[in-house]
Amino acid sequence: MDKTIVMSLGGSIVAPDGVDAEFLSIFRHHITSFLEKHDGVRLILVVGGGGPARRYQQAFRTITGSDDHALLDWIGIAATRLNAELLRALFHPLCADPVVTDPTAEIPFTGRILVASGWKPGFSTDFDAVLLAERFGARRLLNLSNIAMVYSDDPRTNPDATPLPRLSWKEFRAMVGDEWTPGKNVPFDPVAARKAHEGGLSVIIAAGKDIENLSAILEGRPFRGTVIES
Ligand SMILES: Nc1ncnc2c1ncn2[C@@H]1O[C@H](COP(=O)(O)OP(=O)(O)OP(=O)(O)O)[C@@H](O)[C@H]1O
Ligand SMILES: O=c1ccn([C@@H]2O[C@H](COP(=O)(O)O)[C@@H](O)[C@H]2O)c(=O)[nH]1
Repeated sequence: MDKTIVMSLGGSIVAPDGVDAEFLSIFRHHITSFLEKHDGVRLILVVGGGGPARRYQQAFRTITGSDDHALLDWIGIAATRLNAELLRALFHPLCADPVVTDPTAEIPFTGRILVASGWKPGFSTDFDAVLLAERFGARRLLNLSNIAMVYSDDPRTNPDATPLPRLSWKEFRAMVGDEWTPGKNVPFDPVAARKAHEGGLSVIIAAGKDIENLSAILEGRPFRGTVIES
């Protein structure tokens, strides 16, 4: 079992619209008992912005007619910070350190859980999760979102899209491209994908709300999801 588990927790499951308190309550219970059973395992949770990030970004676009990426990204980052503070408080006292807002800075990790938010413009929290995985020596990253797998196309707009259980980074990056746009909805952000590819990281994309499946991933049993690796 990995000693440090890094999870990119999609804002789409934490705060799809308002906060999903029911999911967070189940997630908190599950993660707490997992850590109780597995001494020495630490968890890094990097949380996204979800519905509020998109809504505030859209309000800025509507009011100003501007598509200023840096301004839009800072709005999104503020939403990730609010979600991160909620998670940090929910996991108190297991999470003893402040929310990580810069994954390249000095990072104290004295508890069992570390919570991170967005950092700076140019990418999503997926990228911050890749930086933290590299920083803490994790060879794989678990990306929990509102989709069970990566599909051949966006399943929300194409009902004929087929699930893809395994992808190389080359194949995945051909699907999502290289360009970042604030609030982009993709299974894993293109800038993060490039960094993960370069670093030889393996990423599992799975449904965050399927707690049984999450247990299977954490405990090394067969699971439903997409594995992306070199
Ligand atoms: N090929 C694809 N396979 C699966 N999902 C896709 C694909 N292309 C686009 N998507 C979309 O990506 C969405 C997941 O990304 P989204 O950014 O909404 O989630 P998140 O990372 O969990 O949330 P947040 O970005 O708020 O942290 C899915 O709901 C789906 O509509
Ligand atoms: O390091 C970061 C992290 C996030 N952003 C911006 O915030 C939103 C919401 O984050 P998600 O991970 O997509 O939920 C994102 O779309 C970016 O606009 C950022 O700029 N830098």
